[in-house]
Amino acid sequence: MTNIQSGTAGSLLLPVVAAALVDLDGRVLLQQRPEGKSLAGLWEFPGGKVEAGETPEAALIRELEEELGIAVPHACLAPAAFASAGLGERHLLLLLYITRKWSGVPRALEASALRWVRPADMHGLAMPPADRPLIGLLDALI
Ligand SMILES: Nc1nc2c([nH]c(=O)n2[C@H]2C[C@H](O)[C@@H](COP(=O)(O)OP(=O)(O)OP(=O)(O)O)O2)c(=O)[nH]1
Repeated sequence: MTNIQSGTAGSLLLPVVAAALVDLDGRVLLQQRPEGKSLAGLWEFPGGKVEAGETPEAALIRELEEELGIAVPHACLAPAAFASAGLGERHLLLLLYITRKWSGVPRALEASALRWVRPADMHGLAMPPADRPLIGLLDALI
């Protein structure tokens, strides 16, 4: 099986999956990247890199369990939008899913902090540059 990391694009592409967890009030969960990581202090959608041999959905389910301690069924992950942006010497391909159903209460197991934010209020937050085009798309979708 060929995956995006072993194709002709080689190691240029960095596939990352992330989730917009949406609550009943239409707010989305963001987490703050911790000190010591790249982009420290910025507010991001929970998620992370797709490992070799992993599907995007399996990677996202794993990341949400590791980062927030929640379980999200595969069927509750709806592909929503993507971002494509340079990231140092790599090129980030960020796949954003929307989910409205999960088990457990999200906790900041790896992030510095969590907060629930309406998409319209994300413009005022420090977020990774790649996330900026996703805000309007998300606003239109939820
Ligand atoms: N999770 C997430 N990552 C983002 C967002 N926007 C954005 O530019 N990124 C970038 C930051 C990182 O360069 C990359 C994700 O890598 P990461 O370091 O968080 O992934 P990971 O949890 O698998 O990390 P690690 O264990 O390998 O350190 O994608 C976003 O909204 N969510």
